[in-house]
This record gives sequence, C-alpha cells and structure tokens, in this order.
Amino acid sequence: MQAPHKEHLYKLLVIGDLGVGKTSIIKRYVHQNFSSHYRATIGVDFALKVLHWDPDTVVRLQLWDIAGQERFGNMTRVYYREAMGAFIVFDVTRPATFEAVAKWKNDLDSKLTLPNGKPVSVVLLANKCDQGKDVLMNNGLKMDQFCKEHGFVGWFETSAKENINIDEASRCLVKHILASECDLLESLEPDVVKPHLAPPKVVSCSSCAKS
Ligand SMILES: Nc1nc2c(ncn2[C@@H]2O[C@H](COP(=O)(O)OP(=O)(O)OP(=O)(O)O)[C@@H](O)[C@H]2O)c(=O)[nH]1
Repeated sequence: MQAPHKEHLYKLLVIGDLGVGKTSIIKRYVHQNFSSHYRATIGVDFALKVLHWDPDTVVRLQLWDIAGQERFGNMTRVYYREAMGAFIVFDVTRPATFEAVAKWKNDLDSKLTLPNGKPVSVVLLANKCDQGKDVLMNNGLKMDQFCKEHGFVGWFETSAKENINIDEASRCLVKHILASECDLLESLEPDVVKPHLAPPKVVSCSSCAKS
C-alpha cells in the first residue's frame, strides 16, 4: 500500500462544565471504552487519535481534555494556544451545563483566533443522550438557530456510553478545520506561515483539492 503523502496535525480542545462527559467522549473515541466511574480531571489530559481521512491523507488529532473546574481561569489561556478547533460539551440532563455553553464559546473566541483573525471551528456536543433529552426538549427546534447565532459549525447529540455520534462529530469538525486551514494558507504570505499550520508534509489542501 502506498504511504499517504499529506499529513495534518491538529490540536483540538474539549471543554465544557464539570462532569459533562469530556473525558468519557475522548476515551470512547480513542480507546473504544467507557466507565461509569467518575474521576474529575485535574488540569489537562492528552490523547492522540489518528484518522485515515482518505487514501492520500492522514489527520492526527491531539485532543486536550481540559478539566471542567478550570472554567474561565487564567490557566485555560495557555491551554487554548495554537488549537485549531474545539468541542464544547454539555450534559443533556443538566440544563445549567447548556446555559454555560455560550460562556465557554465567548471565552474561547476572546482568547483564541486563527492568524487571519477568524474564529476556530467549534462543534457543540449534547452528551449523555442515552439518558434523556430534557435540555434539548426545552430548546427543541432552537438548537440550529442557537448554533448559528453563536458561531458553531455544527452540533450532535452524543453518548460516550452508547457510542453515538462521536465519530460523526469529529469528522464534521475535521472537515471544517481542513477548509479553514485552506483559507488560512491562501491568506498568509509564505514567510509568515507558522510551522504548526503548515507541517512540512502538507503539499496540498485535501478539502479544496488545490495543489
Ligand atoms: N449515561 C452516560 N453517562 C456518561 C456519558 N458520558 C459520561 N458519563 C458519565 O458522566 C460522569 C462524568 O464523566 P467525565 O467524562 O469524567 O466528565 P468530564 O466532563 O470529563 O468531567 P471533568 O473532567 O471533571 O470536567 C462519569 O460518571 C461518566 O461515566 C454518557 O454519554 N452517558
């Protein structure tokens, strides 16, 4: 088999309130397992997921699992640096975690933009959908509108427990990041392209297929 000749490395943040399932989503996505035992994340954890995006392209995702208790703290600014995208997670059984979503998004947008000034791609995850849909039922038809108003590129009902929609949400985020990277590379002069945005092996953009 021929080796893929395009490689992308993206740092992705996973943020949201305490106990919404950030660690569980990453564990499910990367290690294909789930535990109902809750242990709060301290600070930040990391995981790596390798996606064979197409026969020609490998995407490496460096997932930053940021503790919910770090919310809006000074530490998060350091964690956000050079991220290309994020998942903001809430728990469908706890309305307060949905109410915090806009604050997480505003915090992220105020601390992190791409070098061309545009916001990074963010997907909203309505997690624990195996447990009921209290929040979604209340907000029902407004989810699409909410995402549009707050600049999310998409949203998914997910369950780390039942493995629902996690792969799909990730593919959606990566698709948007590939497109925004394409924009970025076009808008920046070659001498100011930062190394992390243009890894040496990137020879063309897979999302717009320009060489
Ligand atoms: N039923 C159900 N439980 C879940 C799901 N995802 C996570 N949980 C449970 O929710 C609890 C919290 O999950 P974590 O993944 O630790 O949450 P977290 O957002 O990483 O928490 P912090 O690191 O403290 O911010 C654990 O008991 C998990 O087993 C899910 O999709 N369905």
